Amino acid sequence: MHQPEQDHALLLESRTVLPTDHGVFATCAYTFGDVTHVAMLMGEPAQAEAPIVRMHSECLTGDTLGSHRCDCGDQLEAALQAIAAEGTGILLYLRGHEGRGIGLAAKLRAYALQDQGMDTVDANRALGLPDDARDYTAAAEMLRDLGCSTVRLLSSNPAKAEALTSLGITVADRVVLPVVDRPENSHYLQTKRQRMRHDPLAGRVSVEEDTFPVYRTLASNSEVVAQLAQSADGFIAARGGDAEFVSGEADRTHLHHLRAAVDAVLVGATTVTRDDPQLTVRAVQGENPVRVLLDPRARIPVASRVLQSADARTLWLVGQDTEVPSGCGEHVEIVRLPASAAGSSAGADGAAGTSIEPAAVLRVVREHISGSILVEGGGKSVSAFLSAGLLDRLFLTVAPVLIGDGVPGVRFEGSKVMGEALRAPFRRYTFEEDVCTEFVLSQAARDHDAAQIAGQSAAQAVGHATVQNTGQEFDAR
Ligand SMILES: Nc1nc2c(ncn2[C@@H]2O[C@H](COP(=O)(O)OP(=O)(O)OP(=O)(O)O)[C@@H](O)[C@H]2O)c(=O)[nH]1
Ligand SMILES: [Zn+2]
Repeated sequence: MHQPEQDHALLLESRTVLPTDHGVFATCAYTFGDVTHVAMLMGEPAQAEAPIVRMHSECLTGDTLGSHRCDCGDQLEAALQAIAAEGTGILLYLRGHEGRGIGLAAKLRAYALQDQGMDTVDANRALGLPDDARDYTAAAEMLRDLGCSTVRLLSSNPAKAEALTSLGITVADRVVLPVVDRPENSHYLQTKRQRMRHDPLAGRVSVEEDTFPVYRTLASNSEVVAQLAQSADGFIAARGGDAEFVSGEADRTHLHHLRAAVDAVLVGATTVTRDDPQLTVRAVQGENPVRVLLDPRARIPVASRVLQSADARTLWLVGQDTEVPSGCGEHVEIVRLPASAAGSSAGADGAAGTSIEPAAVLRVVREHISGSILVEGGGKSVSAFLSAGLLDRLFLTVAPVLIGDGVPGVRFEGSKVMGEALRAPFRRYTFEEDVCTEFVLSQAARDHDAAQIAGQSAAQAVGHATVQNTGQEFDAR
């Protein structure tokens, strides 16, 4: 399939420029055989040792019509952004690659079969067509013509790198663009990962632990995010309250990364009372966030670590008229919640029967804290902020354990029908045995992600590594 087609010669038709949302690209039209392709260049890729190159397969539905059935449109955007951020690179827009080379009509027929339940591979086969019929000869010829015989390829498909290599182009590295799975394309992307050797998402897609993009995004913006680790059946602790541990060490390291990235962590009184957490950063490098304890009835025992150890500034959010016991450390600031903050039973965790409007809590916290805030637990507090629509992101880890009954994780008044269930773009991280889903809930968070991708070099945006443990022993809480 990838044998050079000797009977075709590459013809440079024209050189011009395209001003785009991502800057001005020098643009060449090349004809190879009877197909005309486009090369968009920024900087002087021929001078670079291994410029970043995106070989983008034409996709009318995804690139032009904005369909979310595939990730092509998002990949195209992310690639142009990465090239613009690096200042040097090439995007080859490969025509004739529509539908992995089977053409538009056949792809749409394959879509119709997928509507009936087939996956993307079986649909092609049912039509008597190959899984992937793309030929990269023209792409290799264009790269040679542009003086780039060594490249860093922007793709999550190893077959593309192998094809280029077999055509005499050196692929110094293959880097994966941090494109978010969408509910509409997650099954398609999952199939590509399982059946077409595409890289698994996120957990493996990110780079060094300290450059994991979302941590930088949180550190440089002002978001309200939540994290929770629950069992596969949705509990954060056993019936007696024992929570050590639901998720594994890698997930707990991720939690410490989150703490290091944000300015404040907020927890409900029940969690503090039950677990006696420290809420500090210990598994990774980083500063301790401000601790915010949501405790309208001042039930947290004064002997709690958060009220005794001065590792971090601590705000103790108590009710307007609640009596506060003496004996806590000098690092603790008592902050009164307005009487109007008392909410319905759907509110955030105070104590059984006491609840607080999350929005009112947030207003009070914002008087003291700028920057990102992590709602770290428990299930009631996270659920209350989620259902109040106050979260920009939710990191929900599911551990392969069944507790049967216990302290509930995410619970909120749901929808009657699946069509109204809460869906959002998401990323998935594999933390050893656990799977974490990051729901990117707000438009602000999506804008921050886009700015993050645009603002960092492609080399940082991409790569292959897990969020790793530092190797130190640590007490996770
Ligand atoms: N036959 C078929 N083609 C599809 C389908 N969905 C998207 N495509 C086409 O797939 C091509 C893109 O290939 P992908 O497998 O999505 O991605 P890739 O280019 O191999 O890998 P990346 O470089 O990581 O984007 C485009 O030409 C799309 O038109 C589908 O369900 N069936
Ligand atoms: Zn597509």
